[in-house]
Formats: sequence, C-alpha cells, structure tokens
Amino acid sequence: METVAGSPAVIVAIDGPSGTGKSSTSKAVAAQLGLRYLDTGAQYRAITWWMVHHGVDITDPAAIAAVAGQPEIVSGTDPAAPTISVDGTDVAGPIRTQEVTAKVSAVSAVPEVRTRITELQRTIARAAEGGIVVEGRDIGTTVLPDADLKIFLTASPEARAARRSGELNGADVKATQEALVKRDAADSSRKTSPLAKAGDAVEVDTTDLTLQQVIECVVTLVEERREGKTLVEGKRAAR
Ligand SMILES: Nc1ncnc2c1ncn2[C@@H]1O[C@H](COP(=O)(O)OP(=O)(O)OP(=O)(O)O)[C@@H](O)[C@H]1O
Ligand SMILES: Nc1ccn([C@H]2C[C@H](O)[C@@H](COP(=O)(O)O)O2)c(=O)n1
Repeated sequence: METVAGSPAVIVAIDGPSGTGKSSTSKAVAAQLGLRYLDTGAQYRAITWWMVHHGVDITDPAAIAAVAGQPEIVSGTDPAAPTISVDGTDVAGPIRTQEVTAKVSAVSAVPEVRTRITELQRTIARAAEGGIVVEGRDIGTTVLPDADLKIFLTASPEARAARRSGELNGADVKATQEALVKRDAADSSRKTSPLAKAGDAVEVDTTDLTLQQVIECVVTLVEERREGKTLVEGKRAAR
C-alpha cells in the first residue's frame, strides 16, 4: 500500500507520559508527512466524559464495565483538525476539564473499557491506507505491536509541569507537577495494558529539546523507516 506521494504507508506509534509532547509532535509529524493522526487519550477522555455525564459511579469498576459498550465514540483523524464526538456530540472542549482529567485514569484502567477502545483504535489504524501516527500510552506494546516505528517520549517532571502550567495560564507549577506524577503513577501501575515503553521503541528525551527539534527528530526516524520499507518492497518486486 502506498501514500498519495508514492511513499510506502507507515504506522507510527508514539507513547509516553503526560506532557512529554506526544500530541504536538504527532500532529505536526503526521501533517508534514501526509499521514492520518489519532489521539487515543482523547478517546479515553471521551468515554470518561460520557460516564460522568450519565452519572456512573467512577469509583465502581463493575458499574463502568457494565456500560462500557454503550457510548459511540468517533475520532476524526485529519492532523490539521482532529475531532472527537460521543453519541453525535462534539466533546473536544468538555473532555479537557479538570474533572475529566482527574477521573480518566480510573475509567481507563477498567479492562472492558480498554478492550472496547483498543478495538476502535485498531479499526481506525487499519482504515488509514496512507499510514497513521497513533499516540497514547500502550500503542507500541498492545494496540499496534507491529507498528513500523515506535517512539517513546520522555521529559523530566519539572519540564512537563512547566509546559502544562504555561498552557493553563500560569497555574501553580508545583500543583501541576504533583497532578502529572500522580496520573503517570496510576497509568503505569494498572494491571491491564499499562503505560510502558515497548522493547523495540526508540526513546527520545525531550527535556532539553524544543518542540521543533523533537518534530525534526521524529520526521527523520519515519523517513528512514520508509526508506527501509521502499528497499524491502523494491527487492520483493524484483524477485
Ligand atoms: N519539546 C518541547 N518543548 C517545549 N514545550 C513543549 C515541547 N513539547 C511539547 N511542548 C508543549 O507542552 C505542552 C504539552 O504537550 P502535549 O500536549 O503535546 O503533550 P502530551 O504528551 O500529548 O500530553 P498528554 O499526554 O497529557 O496529552 C503543550 O503546550 C506543548 O506545546
Ligand atoms: N493509549 C492510552 C491513551 C490514554 N490513556 C489514558 C491515560 C491518560 O491519563 C488518559 C488521558 O490521556 P491524555 O489525553 O493525557 O494523553 O487516558 C490510556 O490509558 N491509554
């Protein structure tokens, strides 16, 4: 399968803790290389929003599991304008509230939620004929273990908190850092498909890099992988 520009389709998995730059990097890389883009965190936020909206007790995993199949989540994968809706309602704004952020780790730890959302992610990735950048916490390990390229972004908690505080108009950096570290701990310690680096992922520490430098680094890695695929496919065609 080939992209419009004639390059082989690539599946790129980008994982890492919160605030390491996954969304900004993935969107920019996808836009630059003509790939689709999927924000899997937005999907977990969307199902969390639905649970809150329907009065489901977030502290009760059985209650969450019982209704996990009900919401219809739709993700738009244009990197220039990604969208997310639940049951036809645009939830791009509501999923970014403090309430959803505080509850998303508990909801996303429920195995029935993960099974549902993982199936959706695989369907979207399969449909992206020209290739896709998928970002999250378990993409390289669980969702797309055969991805052509796996990247694991890291950054110090201080750098991540400073970035997030800037976004939240000067919010208390210490409180932001505590909230980030708490969410990472919950996401890394859950039993089902925790936040983890795949054994074959390339780790990029973004602490002292600008966003532009990270984007350039990932674009280069994707292009190298594509060149490798072109060579392999060329050899196959010559046989
Ligand atoms: N290398 C960088 N240097 C400075 N700021 C950055 C860098 N990478 C990302 N940022 C900024 O940090 C903030 C968080 O980035 P982003 O949302 O891409 O992180 P994320 O890993 O997707 O976080 P989350 O998992 O919580 O969604 C954004 O404001 C972004 O512009
Ligand atoms: N593949 C994924 C993506 C996200 N989550 C959960 C854990 C995160 O805390 C939450 C929100 O993600 P964010 O918007 O901050 O990227 O969603 C997950 O479990 N698996």
